[in-house]
Amino acid sequence: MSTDAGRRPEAAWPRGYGHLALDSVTSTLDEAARRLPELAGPTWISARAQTRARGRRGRAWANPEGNFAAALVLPDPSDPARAALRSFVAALALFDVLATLTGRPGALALKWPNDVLLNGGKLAGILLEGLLPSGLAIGIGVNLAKAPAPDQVEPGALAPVSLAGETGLQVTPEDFLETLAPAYAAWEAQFSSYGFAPIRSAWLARAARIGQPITARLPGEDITGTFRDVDEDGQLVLSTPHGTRRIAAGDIFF
Ligand SMILES: O=C(O)CCCC[C@@H]1SC[C@@H]2NC(=O)N[C@@H]21
Repeated sequence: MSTDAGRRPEAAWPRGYGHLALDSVTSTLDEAARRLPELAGPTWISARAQTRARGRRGRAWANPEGNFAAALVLPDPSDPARAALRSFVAALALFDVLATLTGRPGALALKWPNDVLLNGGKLAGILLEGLLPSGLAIGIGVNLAKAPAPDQVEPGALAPVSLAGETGLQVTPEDFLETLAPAYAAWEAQFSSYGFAPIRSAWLARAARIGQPITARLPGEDITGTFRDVDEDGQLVLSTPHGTRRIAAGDIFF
């Protein structure tokens, strides 16, 4: 941390996790796929710059200097069918780190499926990719220093915000990872030991717009309803005038 404000108590690097710190790459997710055969266990791949970072649903992800960009590679995740639920695990770890840094958990919220909001704007995004022959990469981008211009996001999407812009905190990507890695490992231990149930409850306790009307945009269909729940498979549960809808993938608009 380059200021005392927002300093997090030192947390040790988690046992069993590796770290590759790279300079400029196309995408840390590309590096995850390329380097999988040489990785012996869970490994964070961080990069100072990404020239072709990607976001969800084929969108580009702006990665200005000073922002956090990393992919956590899990070479052999347990229960591959439920591996994607780790997007909720990663979101909780991000929430914890940002709550401690800012001292303002009430200003943070989690947006289904896996965005982190600060003061109602998008601060961080998560993109999961499966790796062949077997593995999972959890790509995480956090606007620590700069937010992309609002015209770089799709119409109707939440405005991007940065940690520095909203709070004045100057946190380097290196220091951010030092706190994120143990936070992730702690939630991962919960997930491995007890399954999705504790993750789901913790996520719901931090969810944006629960009990309120939201719109889910699916290919060819917009569904508006009241945000009721996230089910045991991580699906969004909406109650609509036509009954309950469970949504596995889509974009949410408030
Ligand atoms: O669309 C989203 O909200 C997900 C954004 C994910 C961005 C991160 S930055 C690190 C990793 N590498 C990428 O190319 N994308 C993810």
